[in-house]
Order: sequence, then structure tokens, then C-alpha cells
Amino acid sequence: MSSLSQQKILFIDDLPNLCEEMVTILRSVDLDAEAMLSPHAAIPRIARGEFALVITGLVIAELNGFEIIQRIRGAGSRVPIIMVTGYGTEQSAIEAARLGVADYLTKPVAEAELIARVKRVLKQNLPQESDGPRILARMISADPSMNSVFEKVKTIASTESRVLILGETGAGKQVLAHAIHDQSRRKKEPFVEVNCAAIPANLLESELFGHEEGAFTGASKRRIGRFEAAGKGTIFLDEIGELSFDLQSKLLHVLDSGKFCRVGGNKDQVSQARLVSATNRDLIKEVELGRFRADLFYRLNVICIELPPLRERPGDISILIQHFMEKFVAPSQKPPIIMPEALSILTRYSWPGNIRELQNMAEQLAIMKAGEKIGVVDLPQRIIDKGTTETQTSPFVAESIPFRTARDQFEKEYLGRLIMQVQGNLAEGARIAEMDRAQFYRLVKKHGLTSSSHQNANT
Ligand SMILES: Nc1ncnc2c1ncn2[C@@H]1O[C@H](COP(=O)(O)OP(=O)(O)OP(=O)(O)O)[C@@H](O)[C@H]1O
Repeated sequence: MSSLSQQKILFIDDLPNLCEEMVTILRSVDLDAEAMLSPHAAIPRIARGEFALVITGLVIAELNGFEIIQRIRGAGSRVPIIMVTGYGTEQSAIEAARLGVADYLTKPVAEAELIARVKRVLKQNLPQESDGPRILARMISADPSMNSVFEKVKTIASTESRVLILGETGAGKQVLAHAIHDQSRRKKEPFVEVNCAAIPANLLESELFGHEEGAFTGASKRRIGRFEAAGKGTIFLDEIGELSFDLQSKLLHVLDSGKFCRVGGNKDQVSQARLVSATNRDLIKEVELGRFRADLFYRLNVICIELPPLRERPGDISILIQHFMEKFVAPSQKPPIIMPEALSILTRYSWPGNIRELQNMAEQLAIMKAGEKIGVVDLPQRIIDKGTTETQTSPFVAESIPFRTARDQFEKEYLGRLIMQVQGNLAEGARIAEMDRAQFYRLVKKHGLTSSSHQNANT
């Protein structure tokens, strides 16, 4: 039996025929599925951690799909949920995304598509082994929270789907976009990046689509744009949230028709590039505020990858510092050595500028302190000040964070310590926590704290 077939799936809908059909489809590929007609009866079983995945309809008489999700979350379960609906509207898709569904499908859904999406979600939920740093193109990580990002990149590598990357400034969105390109069939074709925030709005259209001679004052000759330059490769639109409304419409047209026109031209050009976009904005909120087109958002967001900020990846701090110090140290010299007390401050600091900030610090140390031991006094003063007062792992200090985030942080810290105490014996951990084993395992998986990865991370 594959590990996927050991994960139990629950389908909730009040139409018996639909339930039977769904269960038959999933069982036909060796997945362990059952259906329940009553959400009220299903929720306690979900809360007990009996299922690895819940698939729910939207229109159900007893409780609608959104209420079901809210009740499941309210009962403390973080089980991934897929919503399948024949009544999908843009508003319901936004609501589903806001409630954090793992996937949202509108009927009719082809059987193969349904199975692929179900398997994708199940795979993301499997415990990931960690054997030290993982490297994908230029992206390096050792923190378990990045496992799902690496897995997702590999899963989508062979597809042509558009990808939307969400993450804070400096968290590595560009590096991730490059990794997606490098893993894809397009890797020998160009990777073309456009920072939508860095180019003045009035020049961006010509930058993206090119222009014909005389199209505007100063357009002395024809120039091809980035879409054309990308050819059959990948075009990476960074800071897509900054695109003007006018350009959003033009981009939407390109995505719908696969064609664009140079500024001042009248001949359609065919766009063959795969689009990867990124933003540090909350695009759902931008859509709600009417600043970003909902239809464009859904076309960009076929596959969404959320890149965690560095403060949520403490396992990456030390290896990234080492990586950058080795990269920047002069060839004839050795990189500095970070002493444990300095590393402890660096791990507690919250890195608002994420990896870019860490890289700058490591470069300075590599140049100024080559071959030396780095103690606390050698660190930049702002890092010493904040790193000694900030305890980003403790939810009790950061009262201004949402309750859900605080609870997640607490869970991760509590489980991490407990697993260390019981030396990776999860059954013993569940006993001490007075929790149902399945629920305990699920929480451990959710936080990427498989016993092997945890031991690795702490040795
Ligand atoms: N996982 C990683 N491994 C190695 N280097 C990384 C990693 N992530 C980011 N970097 C490096 O950190 C720097 C910032 O990364 P990047 O430019 O990809 O961030 P970004 O999220 O796109 O930033 P912005 O929002 O400002 O565009 C780059 O120099 C990049 O090479």
C-alpha cells in the first residue's frame, strides 16, 4: 500500500448519488475514501483527527460548505479541505480562499483532474524526511516548513500551470521563481523577470509588450517587449500587485487570448511564455478593496505557493549565513566562525528584511571578519538590541499577533519540546499530551516536526 492510500478521505454532501460516485472514483485509484451525508455527524470525527483530507460541497441543506469549514476550524482541526461546487461564483471562490481551503474545484470536474488534485493535497500533507539542507537551483533550505514549498515546485515542474508566489520582501520569491523555471521543461529557454514596481507605470506597457517605431515620443525604433523576449520560456512578473488597473486589463487579455500587441502596433503577437508572478501584498484583500481585478487574480492564482518569512524558518538561519559567508569571503581567506551565543541572537532576531537582510549581514562579516570568531559584540547593534528582546517563538510576548498565529506558534513550540523530551517517540508524546494519537500525529505533521526531521534539526 502506498502511503497516500493510508490517508483517509472524507467526502461530505447531502446527495447520496454524488457521495457514492465520489467514493467510487477515489477508491478506483486505491484511495481510502468514505462519505457522510450529515456535516453535523462528520465534524466530531474530523475534530478527532480521523481524516487526512475533507472534501465538501458548497450547497448542503444542513450547513453550507463555508459553515462546515468554519465549524471544522472552530473545533481545532487544521485538516486540509477541498471544496467542490457546481454553484461557484467569484465571491464564493474568494470566500473559500479566505477560509484557507487547500483547493477549490468547480463542476464539472474530470475524474483524472479530481484525482490529481486530491493526490496533490494528500502529498503535501505527508511527513517529509529532512536529511539536512535541501537545494533546488539557487534555493537552499533546511527548515521543515519549507518542505512543502520544495515538494510543490517538484510537483508542478512538469506542468504548464501559472504560479502565484506570495511572500514578504526579501523572502526569496525571485529565487523560487527561478527554481520553478529550472525544474520545468522550459529550462533551456529564457527566464525573463519584470519588476512591476520598479518601472514607471507609463513605460510598463511598452516594457512588457514592446512598441513600434513612432508609437510615442521617443520611440525612435521598434523594440520588443519582455513577453516576446521570454519566447517559450518563463516570464516572471514580480510585484504584480502594483500593476495599474489599465495594465491589469491588458494582462488579462493576454492570459485569455494568448496574444498581445506591441504599443502602436496592430498585429497580434502570440505569447508562449509561462507566467509566474509574485507579490508581497494580500491580493485577496486588494480584490475586495477593488484595487485588483478578481478575474485576473484567479487566472494568475492557478497554483499558489506561500513562501514563509525567515522568522518562521529558524532552521534556515545558520545554514544561510554559512552559505553566504562562504560565497562572499575572498578566495584566499576562510569564512568567519559564528559562536553559539551570537547564533542564538541571530536566531531570535525577526529579520524584517528576510534573506536579503541576512545576506547583507553575512557579506559584511565575510569581508570584515574573515577567519575570525564572531561573538555577540561583532553583530550589528540593531540585531543585538532586537535579538535579545525579541522572542519570535513565544506567542506570549507578541500579543499583537492574531490568535490563530499565536496558537500555531504555541503548538509548534510545545510539540517541538515534547518530541525532544520523548526522543522522537510520538506515541509517548501523544500519551503525555493526553491527545488522541491520530490527532497528535496530524499536528506533528502540520508543523513539519516528523520525529526524524526534528532530531536532525536538533543535532
Ligand atoms: N533559499 C535561498 N537560498 C539562497 N539564497 C536565497 C534564498 N532565498 C533568497 N535568497 C537570496 O536572498 C536575496 C533576496 O531574495 P529574492 O530577491 O528572491 O527575494 P524576493 O522575495 O524576490 O524579494 P522582493 O520582494 O524584494 O522582490 C537574493 O539575493 C537571493 O539570491
